[in-house]
Amino acid sequence: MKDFSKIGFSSRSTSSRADKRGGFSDKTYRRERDPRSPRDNRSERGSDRSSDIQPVRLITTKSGVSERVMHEEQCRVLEKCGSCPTLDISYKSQLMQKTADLKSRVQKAGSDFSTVVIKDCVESEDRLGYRHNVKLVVSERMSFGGRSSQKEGTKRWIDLGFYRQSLNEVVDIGRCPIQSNTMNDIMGWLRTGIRLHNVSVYTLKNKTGLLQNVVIRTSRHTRQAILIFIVTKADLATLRPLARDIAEKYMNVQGIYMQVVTPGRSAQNEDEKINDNLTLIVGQDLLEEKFGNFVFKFSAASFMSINPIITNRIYSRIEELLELTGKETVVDLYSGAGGISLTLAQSAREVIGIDHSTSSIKDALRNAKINEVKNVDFYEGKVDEVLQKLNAEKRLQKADVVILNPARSGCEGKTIEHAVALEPKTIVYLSTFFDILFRDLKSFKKAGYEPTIFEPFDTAPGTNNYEVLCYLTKK
Ligand SMILES: C[S@@+](CC[C@H](N)C(=O)[O-])C[C@H]1O[C@@H](n2cnc3c(N)ncnc32)[C@H](O)[C@@H]1O
Repeated sequence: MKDFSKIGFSSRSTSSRADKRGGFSDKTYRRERDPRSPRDNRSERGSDRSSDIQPVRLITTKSGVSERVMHEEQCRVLEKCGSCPTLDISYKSQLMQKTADLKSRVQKAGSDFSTVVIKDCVESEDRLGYRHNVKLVVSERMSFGGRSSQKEGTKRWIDLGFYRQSLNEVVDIGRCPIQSNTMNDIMGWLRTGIRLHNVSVYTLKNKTGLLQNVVIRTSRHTRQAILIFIVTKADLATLRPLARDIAEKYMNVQGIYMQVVTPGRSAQNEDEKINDNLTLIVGQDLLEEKFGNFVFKFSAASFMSINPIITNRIYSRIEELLELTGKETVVDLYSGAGGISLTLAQSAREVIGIDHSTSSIKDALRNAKINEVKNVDFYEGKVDEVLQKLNAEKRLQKADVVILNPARSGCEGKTIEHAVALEPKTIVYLSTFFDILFRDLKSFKKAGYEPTIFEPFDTAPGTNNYEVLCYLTKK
């Protein structure tokens, strides 16, 4: 048994409010994991989702029972947070809305896409508890007096959530129903830990302080977690005791990192190479996830999708659409840790992946090795530069299929030109950034590639976000 009394968090420090917001109390916080308890048994089986929570009620309107399904029991800040505008409508309606949204965007994008077949939005098997990757804003509040704090006087509360511009405040998301249970548990512990270890918080008001954001990445398959403290300066003396406490109490936390960014500036932008300035505070790198039959290991700095179950579905759908025969050369641009590359390598002759992130390429090579996939090669660098180099070196002059899954800024430089020069028969473009997607697809169309199918995938139930898989063929 761990002796929690010797660790920095004391029983005095938790409160009924923390209980409501963070979902832990003295009891749960101090409790050793009991493999016999039903909740823990569920964890042992790897269930890390809240999807088993049933909608609590239907609203009866004058015109009959409406299909609004209230999740207020599960989310106390639904309106205030504003991140999940459709969480309280039926899932069927959410999917219909996303399909309609794509149709309207395609129509607005112009006549280039008038012949495209738009499929219905593919559902996510996990409707709640699907988010496994989040960047939270850290904030603080003081409460003075009042019934609960009469004895203690002033009390400092830590909020973990999202900044809401209309309120000019950070809304604490409590136990968020769309997040994995692992993530919610860790957040509860973080709120208390930050307070007890007196870690100062950088806020828009005070413009001083250390901690700005916390990134939490969790695995659906293993429930492992990696945390990144985004801070204004490299103050390991302050962060190490907090990190040690969290890692000691939450066995699933694999590693905790520090990333220094300019105060007030956003970090962890997927367009940026973030691997150069991550410092490991405690633990080790690598989170294990599963896609189909493959085991994937992700390090803290490589790209990881937020919803692993729908990601797996997207990979399978790409494989299905391509109908590979085992003779093809496939080029996977913006390949991340190799999810698409490894999936397609099963039925292609060879796959070449390119990504500019050192960590992603390292992970992709490791993932190929772990899964004994031998017909893949990964190259590190900017896509347009690497394509040009591989062509000049005669390593890659023709390809049968090109896959593109770029970050927010889409295809940069001469990427489209180089991709077209490979003369692929088929191009698959996957994106959530619609303006840039349509911009790039118009360039492909000019170069002779006709978009034929758009298929939306519900990557984020309850929100307005979804991803589109676009299938293009040579005219
Ligand atoms: C949406 S993720 C791709 C994820 C990947 N296809 C998967 O399934 O996991 C975008 C990737 O593009 C990479 N990236 C962004 N800009 C790049 C560039 N100019 N050249 C190469 N890679 C880039 C990022 O490092 C990131 O891994």
